[in-house]
Amino acid sequence: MTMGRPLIVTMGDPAGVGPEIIARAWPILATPPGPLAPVTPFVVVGDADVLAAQGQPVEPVLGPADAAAVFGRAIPVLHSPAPAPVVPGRPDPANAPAVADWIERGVDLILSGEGSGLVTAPIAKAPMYASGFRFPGHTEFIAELTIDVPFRGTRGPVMMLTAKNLRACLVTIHVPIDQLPELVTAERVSRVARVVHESMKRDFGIAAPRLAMAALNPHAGEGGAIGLQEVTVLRPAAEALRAEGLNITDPLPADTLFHEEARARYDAVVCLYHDQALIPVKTLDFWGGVNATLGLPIIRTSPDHGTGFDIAGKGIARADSFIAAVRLASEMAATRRQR
Ligand SMILES: NC(=O)C1=CN([C@@H]2O[C@H](COP(=O)(O)OP(=O)(O)OC[C@H]3O[C@@H](n4cnc5c(N)ncnc54)[C@H](O)[C@@H]3O)[C@@H](O)[C@H]2O)C=CC1
Ligand SMILES: NCC(=O)COP(=O)(O)O
Repeated sequence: MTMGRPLIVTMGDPAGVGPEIIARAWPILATPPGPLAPVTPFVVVGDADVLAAQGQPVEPVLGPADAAAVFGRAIPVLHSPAPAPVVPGRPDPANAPAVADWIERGVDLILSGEGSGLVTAPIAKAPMYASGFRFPGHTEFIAELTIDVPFRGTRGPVMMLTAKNLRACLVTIHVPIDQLPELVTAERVSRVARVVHESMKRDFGIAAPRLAMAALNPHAGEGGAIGLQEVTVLRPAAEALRAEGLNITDPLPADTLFHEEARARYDAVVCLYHDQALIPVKTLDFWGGVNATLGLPIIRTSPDHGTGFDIAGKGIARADSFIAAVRLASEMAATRRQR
């Protein structure tokens, strides 16, 4: 097993599937079957009692440095109790401040050099908002927590969803669809493309990244007949990016951008809105997709699914996406370290 700094896993909403998928993933990651390479050990930041209720051995530790020695026999936990009783499937806003604290502590442990990357189990947005959490999600919260940390390159955050050989990166994230025409600006598209280009090199080891750009309108606007953004915003942005040295396409019709042969032509695709990226990713691999945040001083990944309150506590939540998130964080951290 690889020793060194562990990954930090945050428990997410304790009433969701987070504790369950962490517990289900642990034996698979601690003792990988067949030819799979062992991953970096992880330590969980969250409520040790909630985790212990999932039926796997759990061992409180004092710090991430103790994780590697424990990981082979139990799930190492930096115990921080949820203040309100945890009932699977019933999120309680009273626990939301602790959920936010776990994320903050996770980020701190990486910034202090004790952890190598962050893997976040899902949080539910509504109970977080109800308790005063002012960020749309992890992505923006973690960006804020790392804003003063020096970072060489174009700063994100950029949300990337990945499954199989598709890496889909978002220009806008959780915004109403009727705001897209104002939000899809050349400045935003260009910044995201630069972050993705640099991250493909830094975090994925791709020396000469090939990027595709998705169009906003059907048929990429059909020369302006069904929408002008391709003519006025996207193509000029693509031309300027190419002049900077990026290998990026003009805006391409999104309906023919995600099939197998199309995907082979690029390393990452710049998508303009949430569902444009997430529908292909989740269709390609609903169980194994991963959400990663690009352009930050730390590595952060997450399963691509949410809190699954409808199934939490029933023992049926699948851990595939969480396992893929741990593996990806481990690989990204190793690639970034080598550069
Ligand atoms: N990274 C994060 O923290 C994310 C958080 N969310 C949040 O999760 C909450 C619920 O969102 P939904 O749209 O209902 O999406 P969801 O992903 O929680 O659930 C969608 C469907 O997938 C199933 N599902 C989810 N995880 C599963 C697993 N591990 N194994 C088997 N089945 C699974 C659920 O039972 C449900 O039928 C929302 O508050 C949303 O904001 C959603 C996506 C990511
Ligand atoms: N739909 C993806 C999602 O909600 C993830 O958000 P975040 O918590 O990773 O920012």
